[in-house]
Amino acid sequence: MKVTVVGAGAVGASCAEYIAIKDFAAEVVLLDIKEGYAEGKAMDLMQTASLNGFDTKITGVTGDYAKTADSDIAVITSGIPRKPGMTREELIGINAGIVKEVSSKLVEQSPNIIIIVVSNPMDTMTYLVHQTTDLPKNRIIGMGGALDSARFKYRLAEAMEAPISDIDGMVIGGHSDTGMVPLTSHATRNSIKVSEFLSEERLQQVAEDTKVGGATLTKLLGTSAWYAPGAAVSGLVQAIACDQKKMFPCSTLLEGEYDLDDICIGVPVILGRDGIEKIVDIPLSDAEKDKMQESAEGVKKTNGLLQL
Ligand SMILES: NC(=O)c1ccc[n+]([C@@H]2O[C@H](COP(=O)([O-])OP(=O)(O)OC[C@H]3O[C@@H](n4cnc5c(N)ncnc54)[C@H](O)[C@@H]3O)[C@@H](O)[C@H]2O)c1
Repeated sequence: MKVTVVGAGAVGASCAEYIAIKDFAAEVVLLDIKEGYAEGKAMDLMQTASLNGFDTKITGVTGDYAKTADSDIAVITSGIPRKPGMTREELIGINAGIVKEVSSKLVEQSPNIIIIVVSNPMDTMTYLVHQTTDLPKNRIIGMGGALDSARFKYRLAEAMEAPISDIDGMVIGGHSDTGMVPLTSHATRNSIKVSEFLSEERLQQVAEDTKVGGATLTKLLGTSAWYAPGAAVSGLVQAIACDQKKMFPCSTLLEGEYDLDDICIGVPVILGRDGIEKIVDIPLSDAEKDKMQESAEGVKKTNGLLQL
């Protein structure tokens, strides 16, 4: 299994590190445009191999796509992150050009690749990869919901003073401060609905804190977060590489599912060796359906800014 990670910045390097530590991939290629940067990150990571006990071989390259040839999976993290006070949507001007160029070059070298899009605004960038490449829809996956769900579980555990391992929950919808739809009605603590433990008001607070989870960290860090994003991506890569058939909320092209069409947005999917092997239709309350439609309107508005 060969995995390419484009962008050796905060998220790309964290993602490569988690993939290596989990030790399921033979090879990770880190690619960046900054001269020597990916090579440096790769060497530093390889010097953790004996300490962390992994055999994954990580190499770094500057802009040399030939070295990515025959990759099974690529993760696109190249592009600028937001600064405090910015929305993800404001990144579109610069990131669209980067994602377009990177996805074409990846497919040239690896025509059967599975692409995981991380660069923001992620749902729109995922849609752009569909417009740019001829890859089938199951091979283009946007990562946002897996991270947002981890943040949701963190906030639920905090509110209930419970260990995170007790909590299950999912966030669907657009990967934006206003577009996320945390499924509070489905979230559980050891199969008991969280509404049994938390007031409606506290649950709403959890949902709001989840939606601005990225912005909260950006304010604290001065740039967007990387540990949880990297871990979330590595979870998707592992599910595909190891054919785990795990369910994650991912941004995928919808063609009628959830009453939505011609849009990439987060819904639960099954991930296995073929990428997105199934879109899972889950029952939503009327309020959740309305929020999903509203979220989709926001994503479509951002898609409208693409100069295709
Ligand atoms: N989807 C998510 O859940 C999620 C979470 C966190 C961050 N992000 C997004 O991921 C992206 C990366 O964030 P980061 O914090 O790692 O940023 P960063 O600035 O640390 O790293 C980005 C890297 O991309 C490289 N790059 C730029 N143009 C390139 C090109 N054409 N080819 C190859 N490499 C190129 C830069 O040199 C840099 O090293 C941002 O757009 C951010 O908003 C998404």
